[in-house]
Amino acid sequence: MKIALIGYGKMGKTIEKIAQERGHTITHRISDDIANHDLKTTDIAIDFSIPDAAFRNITSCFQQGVPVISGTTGWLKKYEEAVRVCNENNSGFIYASNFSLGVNLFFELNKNLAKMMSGFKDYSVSMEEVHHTQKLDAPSGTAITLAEQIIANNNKKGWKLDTAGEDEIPITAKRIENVPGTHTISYESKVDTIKIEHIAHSREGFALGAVIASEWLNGKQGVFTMKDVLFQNM
Ligand SMILES: NC(=O)C1=CN([C@@H]2O[C@H](COP(=O)(O)OP(=O)(O)OC[C@H]3O[C@@H](n4cnc5c(N)ncnc54)[C@H](OP(=O)(O)O)[C@@H]3O)[C@@H](O)[C@H]2O)C=CC1
Ligand SMILES: O=C(O)C1=N[C@H](C(=O)O)C[C@H](O)C1
Repeated sequence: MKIALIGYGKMGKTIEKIAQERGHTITHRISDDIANHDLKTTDIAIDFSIPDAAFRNITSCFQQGVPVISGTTGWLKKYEEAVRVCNENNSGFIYASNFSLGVNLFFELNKNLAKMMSGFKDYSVSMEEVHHTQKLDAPSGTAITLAEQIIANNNKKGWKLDTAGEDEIPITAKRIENVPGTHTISYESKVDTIKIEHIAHSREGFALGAVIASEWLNGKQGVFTMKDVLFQNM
C-alpha cells in the first residue's frame, strides 16, 4: 500500500518503521499545511498531527479521494462534520482515540466494569491519565473515551478535569517526562479500592494498530471504528 503520513513527529516516525516492515511504501511525510501537497497518488493517509490542523488535514484528504486513518486527539468537536465530508466524497474514515489492541481490550473491560458497578452506590469512580510532557491536550483522548463509556454504562452525567461535581467523573491529567501513556480507573469505597489500568510501554502498539487499521480500510467506503477492525465477530 502507498501511505501518506500526515504529521511526522513521534507517532509518524514510529508508524513509518512499522509500515515499511509490513511491506508498505511511504509516499509523503507531511508536517506543514496540507494545501502544499498533492496526495492523489497515495492509497491512504495516516494523520497523527496536531489538534488545530487535524480537521483540515482529514477533510482535505477526503476531497482528494484519499481515505484517512486519524489518531490525532483534541479536535473531536468537528468529528461529525468530518464524517459528513467523508460520506459526501464516498471516502473511508477511521478515527480512534487509541489504536492499540491493549487499549481497545481495556475499553471493553471498562464498559463491563462500569455496568457492574452501577448498582453499588458506595463506590465512587475517578480516573488518572499520565503522558509525556510534550502532549498538547488534556485530558487525553483515551481518557475522554473511557469517561464517555462510564457515563453510558453508569449513573454519571459528565466528566471534569481535577475537581468534579457529585454526578461527574473527576479526571486527573499528569505530565511526566517520557511516559507513552497510562490510564487508571478507580472505584473507591470507605473499605477498599478496585482499579483497572492500562500502561503503554512504548508507542509501538498505537502505531501497529494504525497500520492494521489502514490495511483493513484500504478499498472500503464508509466510516468505521477500531471495534470493526479488531473485534468484527464480537
Ligand atoms: N490515537 C492514538 O492511538 C494515538 C494518538 N496520538 C495523538 O497523535 C497526535 C500526534 O502525536 P505525536 O506524534 O506524539 O506528536 P508530535 O508532536 O511528536 O508530532 C506532531 C507532528 O505534527 C506536525 N505538524 C504540525 N503542524 C502540522 C500540520 N498543519 N499538518 C500536519 N502536521 C503538522 C508537527 O511538525 P512540527 O514538529 O514541525 O511542528 C509534528 O511533526 C497527538 O494528537 C496525540 O495525542 C498519539 C499516540 C497514539
Ligand atoms: O499524545 C500521546 O502520546 C497519546 N495520545 C493519545 C490520547 O490522547 O489518548 C493516545 C495515547 O494515550 C498517547
